[in-house]
Amino acid sequence: MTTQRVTNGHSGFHGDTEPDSPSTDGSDISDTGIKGISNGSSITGANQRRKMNRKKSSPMMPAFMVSAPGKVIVFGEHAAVHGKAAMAAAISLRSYLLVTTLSKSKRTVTLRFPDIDFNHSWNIDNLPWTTFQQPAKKKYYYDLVTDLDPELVAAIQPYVANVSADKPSDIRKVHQNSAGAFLYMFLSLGSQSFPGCQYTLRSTIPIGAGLGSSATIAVCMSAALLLQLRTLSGPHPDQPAEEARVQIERINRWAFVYEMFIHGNPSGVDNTVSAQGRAVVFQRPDYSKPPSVRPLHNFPKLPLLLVDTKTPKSTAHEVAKVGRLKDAHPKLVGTILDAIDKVTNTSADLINEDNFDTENEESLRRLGELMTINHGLLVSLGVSHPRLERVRELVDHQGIGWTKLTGAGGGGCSITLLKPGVSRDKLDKLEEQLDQEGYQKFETTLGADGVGVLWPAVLKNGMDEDDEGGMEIDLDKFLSAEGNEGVERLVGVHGGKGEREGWKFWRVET
Ligand SMILES: Nc1ncnc2c1ncn2[C@@H]1O[C@H](COP(=O)(O)OP(=O)(O)O)[C@@H](O)[C@H]1O
Ligand SMILES: C[C@@](O)(CCOP(=O)(O)O)CC(=O)O
Repeated sequence: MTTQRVTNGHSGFHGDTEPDSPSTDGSDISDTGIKGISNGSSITGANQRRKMNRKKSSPMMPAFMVSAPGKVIVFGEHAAVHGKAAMAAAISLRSYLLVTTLSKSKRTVTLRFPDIDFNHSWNIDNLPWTTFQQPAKKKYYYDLVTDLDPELVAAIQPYVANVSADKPSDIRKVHQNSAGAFLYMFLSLGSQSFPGCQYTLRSTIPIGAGLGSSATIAVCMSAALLLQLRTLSGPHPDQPAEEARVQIERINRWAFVYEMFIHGNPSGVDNTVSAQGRAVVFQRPDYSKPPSVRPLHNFPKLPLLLVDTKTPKSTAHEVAKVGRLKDAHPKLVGTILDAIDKVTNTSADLINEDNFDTENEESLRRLGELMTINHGLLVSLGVSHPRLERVRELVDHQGIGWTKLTGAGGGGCSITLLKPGVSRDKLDKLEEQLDQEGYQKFETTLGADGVGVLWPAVLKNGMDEDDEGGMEIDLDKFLSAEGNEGVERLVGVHGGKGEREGWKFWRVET
């Protein structure tokens, strides 16, 4: 494909236009305020020439936010890494990223992740732009990148090596991974004329619990950078579904790059469902091509109990473990992965049946049995954990429902599909027992919105300040919001009281 480069003239940093694609110039973004401002005043003669020769002014972007949901994998984790189908649904827990553009004289880019006590700045002009801009290396916002380039990874090492040097090695590693993932994406998409800015992230998703926390950051970062480069159109309420899908796919492509840095070998299911929202059947049989993503319209409101073992795990570690088992027993493990694929597809068919009904015992029983089978297959891959097995034991013993691990396993979370008509008394007992044993229960709904944008970072909350244009979310307010509740009250997509005015989403359903 030929590429044509354009400078947008607004802020001095460029977008790269893909000529044969629809709506790539950002012109549709006007109703989010992202489009550049023209002053419309009339000027004549020499005055006009002088004005024309002068570099266009660079209005500073307002602070804006992006947000992306966590997910549960209902069926097919691990198998997804090996090209099999997985079913996943977005949850109401989310990450929120505040993007603040600095004044022109400030040439730094800062990552501020208070949840993991990480804060680091780089001088934009010192970064290895020339390596990333070489014609053979240069990537564009619409490119599909399926491997990290070792030369580019090596080029950012010096900028990662000094990150959190004073921190213990396990924490330093997490910080350096975040730094590396960000720099790789920033240098691939941006250019040296990028404005100084700060990316501040807060999340309501437990970290490393199998709910896709890293993917939400990947999606937020990708959406933020692509918006700053004016390469996305929308989101706006009247946007055609197909156009929205294209924007989501672009965000998702770069989110995958970020995930590759954090995980090593991700399937892409987490970032895909986080970007798109709702529920999907995902499959990536060929890594050199985009995955197949089948939205599950009308995903049922399943009565699910989500339990966090509070045992941290590493996705990279669990994925590598399954990879080694497959290398050692290719046929056997291949058969297990095929069986998981069958379970996922059977479940998708079941859910799509006209008479599937979440109030109906038979419907839930069939789905629940598929969950039990999937869990058993994951156990045989070696990715369960005694704390996960304990949840299963307690639920099975009380006859409350069907349980499987969700996400990478090795700790993290389980999901239990509750049997219809289970008494409140039984449920209370189970919850009390889990509580005593140090588990945490999560209330969340499945099928949440995907990536969302609040542009500018101003909310209307039905309070007095709405009369003066709403409440601006500044950095101090964002940083000092207390806990998950504070963050959700301040910026929450739903704010506990239905949809907030201001947040917009790319929606793929018609
Ligand atoms: N709130 C957060 N702030 C910053 N980084 C985060 C946050 N949540 C997750 N991460 C990143 O994601 C990694 C955890 O990802 P992973 O092991 O895949 O767990 P999960 O199952 O939650 O996705 C962390 O090590 C960190 O790099
Ligand atoms: C195990 C896996 O299938 C899902 C990982 O989920 P999580 O990182 O535990 O949220 C890995 C992947 O698909 O990339």
